[in-house]
Amino acid sequence: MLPRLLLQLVDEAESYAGFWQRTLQAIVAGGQVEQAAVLAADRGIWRAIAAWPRGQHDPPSDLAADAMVEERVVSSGPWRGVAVSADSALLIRGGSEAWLREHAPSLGSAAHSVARWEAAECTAKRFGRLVEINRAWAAATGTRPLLEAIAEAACELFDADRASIFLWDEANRTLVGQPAIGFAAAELRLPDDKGVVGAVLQSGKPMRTGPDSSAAVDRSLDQKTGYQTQTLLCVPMDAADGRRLGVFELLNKRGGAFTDEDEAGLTGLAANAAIALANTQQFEALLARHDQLVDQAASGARLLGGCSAIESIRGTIERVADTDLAILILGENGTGKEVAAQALHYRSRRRGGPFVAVNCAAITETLLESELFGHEKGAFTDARETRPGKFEAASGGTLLLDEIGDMSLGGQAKLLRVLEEKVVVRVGGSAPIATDVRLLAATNQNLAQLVREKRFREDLFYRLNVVSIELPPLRSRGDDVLVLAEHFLRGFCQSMGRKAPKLSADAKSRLASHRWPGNVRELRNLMERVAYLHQGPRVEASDLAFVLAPGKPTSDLMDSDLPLSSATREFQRGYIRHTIEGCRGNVTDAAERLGVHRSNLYRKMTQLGMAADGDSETDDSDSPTDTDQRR
Ligand SMILES: Nc1ncnc2c1ncn2[C@@H]1O[C@H](COP(=O)(O)OP(=O)(O)OP(=O)(O)O)[C@@H](O)[C@H]1O
Repeated sequence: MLPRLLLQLVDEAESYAGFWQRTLQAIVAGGQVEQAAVLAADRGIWRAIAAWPRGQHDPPSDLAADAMVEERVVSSGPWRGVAVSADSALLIRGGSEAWLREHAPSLGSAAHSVARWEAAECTAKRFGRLVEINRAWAAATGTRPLLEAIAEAACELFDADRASIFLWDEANRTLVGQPAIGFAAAELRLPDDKGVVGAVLQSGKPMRTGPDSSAAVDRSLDQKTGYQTQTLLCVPMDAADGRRLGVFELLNKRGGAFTDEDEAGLTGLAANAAIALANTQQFEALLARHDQLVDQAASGARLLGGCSAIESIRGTIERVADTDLAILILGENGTGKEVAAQALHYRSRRRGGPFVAVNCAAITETLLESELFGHEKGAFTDARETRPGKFEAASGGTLLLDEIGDMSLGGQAKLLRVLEEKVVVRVGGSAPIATDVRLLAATNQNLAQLVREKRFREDLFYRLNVVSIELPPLRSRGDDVLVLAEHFLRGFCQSMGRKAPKLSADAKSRLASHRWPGNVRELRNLMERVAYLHQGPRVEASDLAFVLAPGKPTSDLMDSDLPLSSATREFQRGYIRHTIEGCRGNVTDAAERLGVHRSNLYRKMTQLGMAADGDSETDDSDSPTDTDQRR
């Protein structure tokens, strides 16, 4: 055969078998040989990888075997054969021994370079595919789709009919078979020491069975699945820390048996799959934990109360929560504006994202911009690091701008620009950063009045006030005071692991008649103190130590409808309590400050129902001194 023709055949070869096929055709066309074939041995079985012309006499495989052993040209009848590689022999029919001796070396080395090129290309292809597969696996967010992707990739890479991953449920000594490609059943459960999968799991060593060595295959599995296993390759699947996660199994290689390269390749793939699986399982666990925390936070963001105003607000929240409408939440301090904002967030599709609240009144004008929009490193003297602002922190979630009425006009202008352009630029930066935030604003001020006084921008007011929710003060919520009081008392007692005391009728009417200048926050704080300081099973009116606003012990009395005598009595009680609290519970100091003798102060307190002796408003178990010290 001409060297030029051989070079051309090597150059044009698309595969090892293809090279031999075209070369054998050229040899027969040359006229010196009637028939030619190349036989290769795969674990003792000889198969023709190329033959020409096809369908004539069967090439004798024992001659091929002889050629491998003899390492010279051997003959049998019209056939001659010679080894052309470590596992294949060229057989010719009707040609001379001399011809074969002359041409076999150049044919063998040409075939060798095609085989090397094919192996290198196959490795490169596999590597490229592995990179793609790893990328896809890294993006998987669920175990089931990941296992399906792994099985699919394995079938494709190793030309297998089916692939299964058996995860080890060590506690139950079971292997749980996850999806097999081409196999519809959801899950297979097997004892962890049975069949090939059990043996590989226990030994940690790969196993292969060919068509003639499949005795080890657990046929009961085939009976279960209705599948006929011909060839099988199974490798252990270990996590990066050495933990055995299970085994990886391929079934029925198309066109032959699984090879050494397949075994090495699947072992590598199993290691990658184990990492992807561990990551996905960790991701799923974190996701479940995250969902649990969101549910927990959502259950804490409930606007309690049954009065009609609160019912109607709850209805509005349900209707507008899942829109991205801007909502202005109005109401006095402590009426639950932040609770309403959280309720809107946790009922929206953004509930899995962050809820960020910014108190605009607590930030100076110079810092407001950097707080909301972030800053780049070096933007100002204290900007030692680049820091994202609250808009970025709330991305995908909800941003509550609390006390918006306190924002400076300069701050309002910057906020308006961000709302219109939907991008923020960090202080000292120039790149616009897209925002995906639902904006809520809250204030205890009359914003419309501020607009009239030109202290709040009208355009911003309309942008923020697409829908408004106004929380009523607690004093106008009727029985909700008691509903909330009992709710808070129960909650605090529960967290302390004690049974909540009951509110006496007097205590209830005392709560109902209070003016609640601090609204729900004041009620919550009062119930917290009761839960921590009160010992008995019943809370009496005298146990309710209302904290009067500092410096304004009469503020709630002024709005009350009490007769003068009751108001005077209430004032004295409040003033004495206020003074004692100001002296950290020290009655001697309080008496001195009030300009009375200590014993006279005790007497006065007894008269006002603040002492122990026989007064219905006091807790029978307490002496005045005890009560004072606990408060
Ligand atoms: N309807 C309600 N149901 C349950 N808890 C409430 C309710 N209203 C208020 N609270 C509780 O009262 C406290 C004050 O509520 P919140 O902070 O929402 O009020 P606010 O109006 O935003 O106050 P501020 O104006 O001072 O910012 C919180 O502890 C909150 O949990």
